[in-house]
Amino acid sequence: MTTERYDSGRTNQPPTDDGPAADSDPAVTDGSGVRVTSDRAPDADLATDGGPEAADVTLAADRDAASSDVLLNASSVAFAYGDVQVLDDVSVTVPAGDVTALIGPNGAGKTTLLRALAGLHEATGGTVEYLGPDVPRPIGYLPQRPSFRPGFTVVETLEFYASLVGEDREDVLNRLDRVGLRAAAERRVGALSGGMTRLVGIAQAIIGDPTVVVLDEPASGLDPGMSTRVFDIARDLADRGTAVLLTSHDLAFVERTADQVLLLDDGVVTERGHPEEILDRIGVDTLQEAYEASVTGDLQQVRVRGESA
Ligand SMILES: Nc1ncnc2c1ncn2[C@@H]1O[C@H](COP(=O)(O)OP(=O)(O)OP(=O)(O)O)[C@@H](O)[C@H]1O
Repeated sequence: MTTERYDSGRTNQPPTDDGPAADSDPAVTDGSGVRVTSDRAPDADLATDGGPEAADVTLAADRDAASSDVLLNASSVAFAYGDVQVLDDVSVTVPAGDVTALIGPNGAGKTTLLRALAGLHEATGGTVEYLGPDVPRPIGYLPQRPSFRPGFTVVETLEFYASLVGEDREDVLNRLDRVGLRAAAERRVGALSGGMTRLVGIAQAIIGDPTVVVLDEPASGLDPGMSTRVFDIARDLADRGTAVLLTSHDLAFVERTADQVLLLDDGVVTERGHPEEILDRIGVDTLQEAYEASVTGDLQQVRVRGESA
């Protein structure tokens, strides 16, 4: 395999203070270095901070043709916040055409793993590879807590992101239709409800038709109808060939939507497979029961790794 390195952090300039990009969008403000073996800097296309710690990215060529429909490959990934180890030896493949769902208790490491897979922070061990095509936006990402600068309207906010990948207002309005938020197009993002803000975040994540869409708790805080819609969007994206990777605590939706489920427990993958495989293996009828049978420790106490700050 030949590799080439380039500094991805400056491939797109960050939004200015006057711009409508999310204040807390990790793709904008994350200051960590990112080192991903990749065709492109994941999501750097939309908004990296371009700052002094911007990512080094390894450009991989001559990839193994046999793994061509695996778009993300994480191998033995470890991650520590300082000396607190959060992920241990996690290997995941994220194929095109599948919904891959990460489930697990609060604090198990799901967001940490998603961010490593999306190239938003560098794993402290192992490797993460993007194996997909060289497209304007390889990875779209919905953070767990999306937020946008409050003074701009929904459509202005999304037009900013769209402009980075050659899309226009019409494309933005179509995305808003897709997530069921067209009626709020002219509303200022600071005046949106929590669920509406998440839907703007989902619209943002799918701008430019990324080959991989990473959604951190996309249905959190949504009403039942909108949760159904969001999981249907995930399914539809996958059916059109996108690799969708999401986390959710809504196990009924995960069970009926996902092609591959990984149960992350205390930083380690303890179950994986199609939901039906997992149910058969454990001998239960629902993913909820599988979860309850598999998760170690007290289900009603959050396990906290490391010292409390
Ligand atoms: N920036 C940080 N600095 C230090 N520790 C962190 C940081 N972010 C997360 N952690 C810790 O890492 C662990 C995993 O957190 P993470 O957010 O990945 O869990 P999660 O599985 O996504 O949880 P939830 O389901 O509650 O969203 C937790 O113990 C958390 O306190």
